[in-house]
Amino acid sequence: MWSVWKVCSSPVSYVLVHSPDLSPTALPRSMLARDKSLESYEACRQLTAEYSKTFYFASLLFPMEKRRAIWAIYAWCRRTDELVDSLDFKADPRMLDRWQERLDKIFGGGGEDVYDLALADAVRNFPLEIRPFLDMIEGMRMDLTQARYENWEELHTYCYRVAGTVGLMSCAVMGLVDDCPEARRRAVALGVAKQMTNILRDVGEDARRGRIYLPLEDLRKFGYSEEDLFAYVVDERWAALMEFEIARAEAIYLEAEKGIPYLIPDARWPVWASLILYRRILTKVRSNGYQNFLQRAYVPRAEKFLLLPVAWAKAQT
Ligand SMILES: CC(C)=CCC/C(C)=C/CC/C(C)=C/CC/C(C)=C/[C@@H]1[C@@H](COP(=O)(O)OP(=O)(O)O)[C@]1(C)CC/C=C(\C)CC/C=C(\C)CCC=C(C)C
Ligand SMILES: Nc1ncnc2c1ncn2[C@@H]1O[C@H](COP(=O)(O)OP(=O)(O)OP(=O)(O)O)[C@@H](O)[C@H]1O
Ligand SMILES: [Mn+2]
Repeated sequence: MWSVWKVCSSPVSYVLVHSPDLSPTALPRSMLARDKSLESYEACRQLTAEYSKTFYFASLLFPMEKRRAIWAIYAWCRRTDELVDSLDFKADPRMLDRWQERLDKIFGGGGEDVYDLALADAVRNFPLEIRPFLDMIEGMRMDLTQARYENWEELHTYCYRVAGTVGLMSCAVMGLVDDCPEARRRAVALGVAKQMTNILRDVGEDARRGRIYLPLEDLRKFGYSEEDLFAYVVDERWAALMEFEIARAEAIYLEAEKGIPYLIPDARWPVWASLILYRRILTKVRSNGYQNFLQRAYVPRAEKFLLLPVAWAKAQT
């Protein structure tokens, strides 16, 4: 019966075949005790599941070895992000120097806790390069010194560092049929498009932390001031500004889509799924009437499930 489902590789059969992984503990305790690295991956799985519904959901569509490596990368990225979020503005940047030294240790095969060890194992199993990890730390450093971005070029640098880098890390795990500059550029584009989506979703949250991640020159273009933003003014100027940024993000998603055929086939469905689900947040910002200061745009769970077959169909073409 199971093999029949396996032969028929549709989204429904996939979810059924892999359904044990949707249980609260994906790996049996006996296995965890036997293999230290499995225990480490299990910790990363739990962290991913706790922090991101979208990425956890998409990660379940990968074969097991890639899935685990993605959890390890997610855990490292999430902890890097949390480290900076927990620091005050202009906090001691030496925290990040220390985090960077720890990264060197991971790439040397060691680590200080289970999450580090999982990533060290992933580094052994996949051709991960240290550069994107270092660039992400640089992106987090920007958050300690900068709370405004003058233009798109500046913001793009930030988006590459904190999110485009994830695209490069992911490619090393997922595998490219042709590892060419275009494929890498498009992988970076997907990270940048998601970061722009994240910025548009979280404008209010960022404002409460005194931050504006929208290019100031764009605010000026629409006659919308920083004071308007901190007063949560939603009017036709704000709507026009939001539409402008949404269009920019959507154009980058289109560039990224063209990179998916460069991925090894078993990675295409999860990447399409994560692209479609995350891009959908933009539609929600719009349908919320651009009320993104106090209202969080999100894709309900049922809708996420309904979009899975759409992603699967895209991945077959
Ligand atoms: C497909 C898949 C499952 C990908 C990998 C998941 C992964 C390792 C994600 C790490 C994300 C992370 C914690 C990054 C730290 C910085 C940060 C927070 C970036 C933002 C992510 C969104 O997180 P969230 O909405 O939870 O944010 P909050 O903290 O809750 O506000 C980002 C928007 C960046 C995400 C970027 C990616 C997942 C890169 C996508 C690119 C690819 C998978 C490459 C595909 C390849 C080709 C050739 C197209
Ligand atoms: N364990 C946690 N501790 C602190 N914050 C969390 C935790 N889990 C989730 N969050 C945060 O709670 C908020 C609610 O998240 P939301 O409902 O949008 O889902 P999500 O898991 O963040 O999905 P997505 O992957 O699409 O970002 C987010 O800001 C998320 O980062
Ligand atoms: Mn989140």
